[in-house]
Amino acid sequence: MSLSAEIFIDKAYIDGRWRDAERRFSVSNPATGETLASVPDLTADDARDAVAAAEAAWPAWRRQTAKQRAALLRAWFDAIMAHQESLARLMTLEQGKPLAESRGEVAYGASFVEFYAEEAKRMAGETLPSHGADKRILVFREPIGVVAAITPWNFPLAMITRKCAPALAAGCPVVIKPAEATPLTALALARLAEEVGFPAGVLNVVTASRPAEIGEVLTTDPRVRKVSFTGSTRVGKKLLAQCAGTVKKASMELGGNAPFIVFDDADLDAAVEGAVASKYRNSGQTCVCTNRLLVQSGVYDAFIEKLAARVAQLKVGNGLDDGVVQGPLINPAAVDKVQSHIADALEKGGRLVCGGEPHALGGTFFQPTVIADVTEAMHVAREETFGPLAPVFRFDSDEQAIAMANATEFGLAAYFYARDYRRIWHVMEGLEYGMVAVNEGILSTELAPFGGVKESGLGREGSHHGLDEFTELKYVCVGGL
Ligand SMILES: NC(=O)C1=CN([C@@H]2O[C@H](COP(=O)(O)OP(=O)(O)OC[C@H]3O[C@@H](n4cnc5c(N)ncnc54)[C@H](O)[C@@H]3O)[C@@H](O)[C@H]2O)C=CC1
Ligand SMILES: O=C(O)[C@H](O)CS(=O)(=O)O
Repeated sequence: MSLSAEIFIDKAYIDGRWRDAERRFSVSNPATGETLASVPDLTADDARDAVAAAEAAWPAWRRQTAKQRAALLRAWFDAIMAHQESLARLMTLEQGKPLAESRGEVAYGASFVEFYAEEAKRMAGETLPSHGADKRILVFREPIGVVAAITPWNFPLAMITRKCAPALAAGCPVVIKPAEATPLTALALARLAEEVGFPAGVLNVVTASRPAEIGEVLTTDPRVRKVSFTGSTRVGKKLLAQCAGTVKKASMELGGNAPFIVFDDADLDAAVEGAVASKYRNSGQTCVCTNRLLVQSGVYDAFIEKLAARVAQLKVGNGLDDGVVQGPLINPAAVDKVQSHIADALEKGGRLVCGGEPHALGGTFFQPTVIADVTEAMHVAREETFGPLAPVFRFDSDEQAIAMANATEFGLAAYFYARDYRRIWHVMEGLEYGMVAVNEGILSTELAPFGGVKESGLGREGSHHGLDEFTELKYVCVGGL
């Protein structure tokens, strides 16, 4: 079967069957506003059907050997990569990111499937020194059970595979609720999973325009034992509270407020490249995007000049067009947030260096923007912009930079550029973040534990740590020996 970006899958996927519904909702292309397709607008009852299907599929799925689960995951990886171009085009159509970024996301998302196909065979238990000659201690690692995955629109494929691959590898069935803005990529993934032979009920996709109704089921149904969420901290807190009633294990990948610190001994050209990569990836719509640039006084003007020259080269347009590196924002509300942050900063003394306005293309296209002389009195100091705005703060001492960087309730990703090794160790250890990049602007890989501290979330995704999120330990004490 070949997946074509022009042939959209327009049914949800529950218990190995494609499900339609009378009520449907439309999916549009953020670059043009055109309607791409419509998908079923499922209800709480449909969500309960998906949970029931997952629970029914679980015993057989967990009885499969690790090698059998690994083989299916590997086949899914191969299918995803075989359809990289179709999936990338589909993603650009429904989310807006440039085609090159979409291709990159397909490979990034597939890398989690490949990695956990391998990790499945390493889900080991252990024996421990016992507390008596007549006793033995056994520790088993077991699949936690039915997993609910609620995923965002900004990485329509990778955020699904980053959750489902370890869950499936561990022996757990999954119910996916993708973002209402980007369900088509999720359904294409389900089609490929069906194609390679995942058993009915092991992977389910519930499409809905009213997420709260579906979320209520997924966070309160006792048959669901794990909720894995990526999205806003606001929604994450709500879901976490809803999980409390049945004491569900929860992973939360939430919002960020990433500092990007440039010290006076940094390689400024490398720092500019890193800042552009970190700030403007997906038009600034990632949770690990730089949200604040902190630049030491001695290099402040030089850095601003270099950054502005580089930002001016960024081509804005439809992600399907050659050379475009900045697509549209996901919706008008995203544009409003960027504009409110710009207006507030300029009103409070910020200096517009470049951009600052909606793009001449109209719609939700926005000019990549740099504002200098930004201070902690401005909203951008505390709020995640989630758009192509680079606010540049100034600092003098290393201690001041660390304090400014940590002055937030978030703690997901932080970046800094420096060359003195004592400074690097001092700053790396002083930053209160789940992830720190030193002289790098992009840190995401399936090989490392991705996640935040404070109000940026709970748990880790990727690396062998990512498998732990979907397993429980069972301690067995064997006595009378
Ligand atoms: N940490 C991360 O990776 C991400 C963070 N964000 C943050 O979220 C903000 C808004 O982006 P959105 O995609 O709108 O995030 P969101 O948090 O509103 O939505 C994320 C997912 O949660 C679902 N959802 C929303 N309300 C829900 C509810 N009451 N019950 C169950 N599910 C619910 C949505 O349908 C979507 O699937 C961004 O401005 C950014 O701050 C967004 C995407 C990724
Ligand atoms: O949700 C996001 O923004 C992603 O987690 C960022 S990344 O992992 O693709 O870098």
